[in-house]
Amino acid sequence: MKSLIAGNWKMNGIARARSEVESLIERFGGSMPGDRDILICPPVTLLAAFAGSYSDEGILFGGQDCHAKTSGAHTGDISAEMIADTGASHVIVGHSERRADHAENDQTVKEKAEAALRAGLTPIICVGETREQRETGIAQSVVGTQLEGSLPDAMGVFVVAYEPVWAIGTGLTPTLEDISEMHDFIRSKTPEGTRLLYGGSVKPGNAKEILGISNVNGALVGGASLKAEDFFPIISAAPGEM
Ligand SMILES: O=C(CO)COP(=O)(O)O
Repeated sequence: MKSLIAGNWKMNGIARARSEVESLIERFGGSMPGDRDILICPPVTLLAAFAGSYSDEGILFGGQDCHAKTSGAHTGDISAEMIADTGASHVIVGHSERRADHAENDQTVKEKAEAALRAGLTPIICVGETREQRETGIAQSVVGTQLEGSLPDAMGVFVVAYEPVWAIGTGLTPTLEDISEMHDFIRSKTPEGTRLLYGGSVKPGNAKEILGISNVNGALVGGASLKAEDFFPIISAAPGEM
């Protein structure tokens, strides 16, 4: 299995962020290493331009969210088909920021994941517990419920990202043992061959040890994916073919 290192730019990046993508490609000597998958999920305003410009260099592009329906009266929303139409290959669904800001629940996330698969995209389905849930010892049962409710019915290949809500943008990370335990648990609940990403305060300084955990097949990186100087060492820390 190839590792997948994905950058979620969230609501960051305007046209000049293009130079960060170019700088990343330059750091890899003009094209990305073929033994791992590198994905950038920029804001949708940049998605078509990026997917059209840099696919030859071996970077994959994806959306950060999609609507569950194909088309219709949904002002401001973007369908999975529209994302696929840009040349993107992936779409993140169920990020905790969307679960919180837009009251998305497991059912919504499942519908979005299924819409992504129908459009030919690989959904990256996010799950993760809050700090309180971890402290009260229910992290695994929370994630188990999210998986049960959010994973698509057998329709195709998807990716799961374990992102503890309390680790996102805080500089805090679970212990390596906790990550390992959760990933083993998620592995037991997902089809064979599903890639499992860890996300939450992945940085150049901790990437190697996190990416070295068995059943961690890559990372979903927020803040540290915005600058090529940070994203490059994270990608470099990923093992090649596993
Ligand atoms: O939410 C994340 C990626 O989707 C993680 O964000 P940070 O890497 O900034 O903690």
